[in-house]
Amino acid sequence: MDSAISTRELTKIYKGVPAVSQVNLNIPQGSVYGFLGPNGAGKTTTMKMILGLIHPTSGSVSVLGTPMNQKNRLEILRSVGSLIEQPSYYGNLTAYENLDIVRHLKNLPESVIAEALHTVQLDPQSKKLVKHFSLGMKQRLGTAAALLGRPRVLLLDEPTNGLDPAGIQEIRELIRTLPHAFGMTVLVSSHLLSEIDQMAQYVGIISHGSMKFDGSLESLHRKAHSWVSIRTTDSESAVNILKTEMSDRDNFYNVQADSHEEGYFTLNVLDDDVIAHVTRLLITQGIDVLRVEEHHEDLESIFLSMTEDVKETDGGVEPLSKNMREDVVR
Ligand SMILES: Nc1ncnc2c1ncn2[C@@H]1O[C@H](COP(=O)(O)OP(=O)(O)OP(=O)(O)O)[C@@H](O)[C@H]1O
Repeated sequence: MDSAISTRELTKIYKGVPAVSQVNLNIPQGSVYGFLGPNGAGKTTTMKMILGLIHPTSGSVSVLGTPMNQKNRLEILRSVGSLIEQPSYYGNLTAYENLDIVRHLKNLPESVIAEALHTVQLDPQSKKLVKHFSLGMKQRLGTAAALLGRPRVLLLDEPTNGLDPAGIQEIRELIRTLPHAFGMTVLVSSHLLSEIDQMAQYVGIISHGSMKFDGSLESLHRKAHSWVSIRTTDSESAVNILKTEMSDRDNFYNVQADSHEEGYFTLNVLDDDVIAHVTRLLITQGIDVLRVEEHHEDLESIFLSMTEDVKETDGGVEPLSKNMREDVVR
């Protein structure tokens, strides 16, 4: 699939400190791409470079297949709508009047205002002064401004920031419908994986300015680690028996006493035939199997392990991101 936005080795260094470091993004056309990272990870800086609002220290940006430069920047950005950081507005003007200013700047016909207001469901409040708007309404007005004239590409920087649960749900629903309704590609940043999980097909995870993952949401889900924990009448003997009997597969299934729950041991397998084999082995050796519990790592843990610098393990503290990085680039 062609990329709506791609970046190559995009880098921004502030006073010798990299805010964004060699970021390669590939955002497929017609998709919602969730750009995830903790506070200060480099999301806004990357989006500003894509919009040409700040100069990259090095690297390049292509939008809809065209490499962007100083000369063609404004022309390319006609196809791009954006909401970066807090939306700016004139409090003493109505929602309609605010959008009228933006559409003039974008040289668009007046008809685009009604459509944008309708899309974000602000039409009933179109004549209200913006200074009387709630935060959620202001955020929707900012989104409407970004949507004016149906740009082919939309960049939204944490659009649900500060909204209540109902407002979050509305914006999320809106974003999800944009590719189908208007053929748009949406790059949306967030620091919440659960939020991105509900609206994006692709995900980029950035931490300390570097990409830790770039791929489909499905492939991120596939990374989730699964295992079973088994409670028996004698977990120590159970582990010894399995380590002997299954010695050739021991490393693969990683049989070990559960460090969190006494009486349990864990193995990294979910296959029915292996579980059946394990329980048979133990019962024939006089150890009763009391419980078999299935576990799946949730996405939030994967995100945390990718964005944390180090992870506590049984064997001490080990760097994690290096392993994850091998899976990064599509
Ligand atoms: N103009 C600037 N001068 C110096 N450092 C900056 C500047 N802008 C951003 N930074 C630094 O670059 C890093 C990335 O910031 P950025 O705003 O891109 O992160 P972010 O992922 O968008 O975070 P947040 O979720 O908090 O908005 C931070 O360490 C920030 O302090």
